[in-house]
Amino acid sequence: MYQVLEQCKKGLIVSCQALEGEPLHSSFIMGRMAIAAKEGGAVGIRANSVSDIIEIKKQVSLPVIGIIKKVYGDQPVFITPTMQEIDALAKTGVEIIATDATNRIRPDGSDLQSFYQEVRRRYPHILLMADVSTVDEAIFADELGFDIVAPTLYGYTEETEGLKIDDHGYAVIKQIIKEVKNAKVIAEGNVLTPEIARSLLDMNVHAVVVGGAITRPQLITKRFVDALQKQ
Ligand SMILES: CC(=O)N[C@H](C=O)[C@@H](O)[C@H](O)[C@H](O)COP(=O)(O)O
Repeated sequence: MYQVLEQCKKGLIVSCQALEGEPLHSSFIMGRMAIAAKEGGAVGIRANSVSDIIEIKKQVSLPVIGIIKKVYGDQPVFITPTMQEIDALAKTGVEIIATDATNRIRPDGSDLQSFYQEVRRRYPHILLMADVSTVDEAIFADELGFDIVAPTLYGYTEETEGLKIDDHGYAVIKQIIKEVKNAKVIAEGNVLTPEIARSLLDMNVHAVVVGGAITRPQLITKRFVDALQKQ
């Protein structure tokens, strides 16, 4: 399985996601997005939901980081929150499963450590990616034994709301790279330009994940419109 990590080294992973309510919400379209990503040179795909993953795997032979976004009531943890989503992802044959690895309690009441241990026990052959929001969470995920750590949730928790990966001279990702000892650090979240992606790679991240800037045309359009309307 470590071959997959080698395959992704220094490359671009494209996140092909469109949730219910988004204009491109469709497994067919996500499959096409994955083909486009591959044509452009992507080394991997990140995808949400069993049906999107199955379609993407039919269309391209790239390694897939699978997630299932599921909101349980008023619980804040929504990226692959429980064992139910892990089991469903494992059946799709994804090479990597990503899960929320913040310090928040999960919807089933478990904490990250017990959840991680159970996932590892059930699926020792699948690489595990920790989606974190702080440096401390990155360190903890690394100590637990996650294969990959990424600041995916930086900017998306109460503590970090609105922050972006390139804020303060990339301070958070730089610190994560410095502190994480064993896991591969992947940059993810608000990588909006090729220049930001390049800067991150130069900081020695293992790979870069880009989503919205490639696969969410409504956001790309809005950035252009906002620029045109700026006084
Ligand atoms: C916070 C959250 O829900 N992040 C999700 C995680 O899978 C996706 O919606 C993002 O598109 C992905 O992380 C890539 O980031 P960006 O689209 O900013 O390049």
